[in-house]
Amino acid sequence: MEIKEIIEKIVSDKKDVGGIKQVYYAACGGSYGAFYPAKTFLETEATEIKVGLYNSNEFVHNTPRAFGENSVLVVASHKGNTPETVKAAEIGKKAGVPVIALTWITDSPIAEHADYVVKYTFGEGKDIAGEKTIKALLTAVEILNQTEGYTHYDTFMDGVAKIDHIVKNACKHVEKRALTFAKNHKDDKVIYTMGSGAGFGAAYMESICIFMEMQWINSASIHSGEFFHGPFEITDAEIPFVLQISEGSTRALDERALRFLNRYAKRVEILDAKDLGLSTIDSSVVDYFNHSLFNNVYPVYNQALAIEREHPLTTRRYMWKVEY
Ligand SMILES: O=P(O)(O)OC[C@H]1O[C@](O)(CO)[C@@H](O)[C@@H]1O
Repeated sequence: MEIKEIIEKIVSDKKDVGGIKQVYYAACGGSYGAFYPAKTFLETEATEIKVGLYNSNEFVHNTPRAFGENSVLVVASHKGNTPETVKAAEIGKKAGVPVIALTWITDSPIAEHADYVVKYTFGEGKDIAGEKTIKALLTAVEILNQTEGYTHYDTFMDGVAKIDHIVKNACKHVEKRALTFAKNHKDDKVIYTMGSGAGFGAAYMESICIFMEMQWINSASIHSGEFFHGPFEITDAEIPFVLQISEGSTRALDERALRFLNRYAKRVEILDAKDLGLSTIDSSVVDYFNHSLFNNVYPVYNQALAIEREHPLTTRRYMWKVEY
């Protein structure tokens, strides 16, 4: 079933009990980050519907009180077997809440606790419009459009149609820069990421899943607005930052951070969504596509960094190896 049809079914099922009032997203790590645009979309665009984004285990142990007959639960797990996310889905299913599971492996434990299983694209040459991030966004967009209505629905779909081409061009565009970045940062003990708005999840993922998990480099993702409320005190000529400059409403926050870094830092890698071609998407919806752009440009850097550091992205010492 397409996401549009899934939501039509849920909306129809909930007609007699007051409709959809809350949408909850629960996942871990990279899948959690991929939900960031969907969460931001509903926070920004919806006037009635409430949205929550949860780490799966927090959802399990601190389930929101509003979770019930007017809720929808969307979970995501790449391999469909992360225990905390499977448990979150199970809680949803047991509560009679419709559970939509986004996964790459449809024949996996999470499918047992989902009412609707959605497979997304992944891997070399994937269609960016079919990725987890966009599928998650579509759950949010369809829910809003089919309940409160969404004025920019057609414009949003035009963005979906454009994103694959934009991202693939952007990846080519950064190839040389990524090699230079890898050479310049191969011995760094810390690299910070920075961003804002609906694209912040990409900075979060790069920090926790790549620099920390896959390269064992210390990192934190700093919100560009929050930078001036503590983190900027660590700035000097040696400390490296990767700064996402979004297209859309929060660009001013990122540009402010850049102005500061241009004065006091020396090692700043700038990922500017405008420079990377995102502006061909209409300004009314462009915010929600920053994540897909940044999150797919980062791997060009990550591959180069892993090769330069001779530390394959698949290396782990604890994950999936010890009990945790
Ligand atoms: O539930 P998923 O999406 O399979 O995630 C499992 C793991 O994959 C990562 O997202 C990346 O390795 C981790 O952060 C997470 O623990």
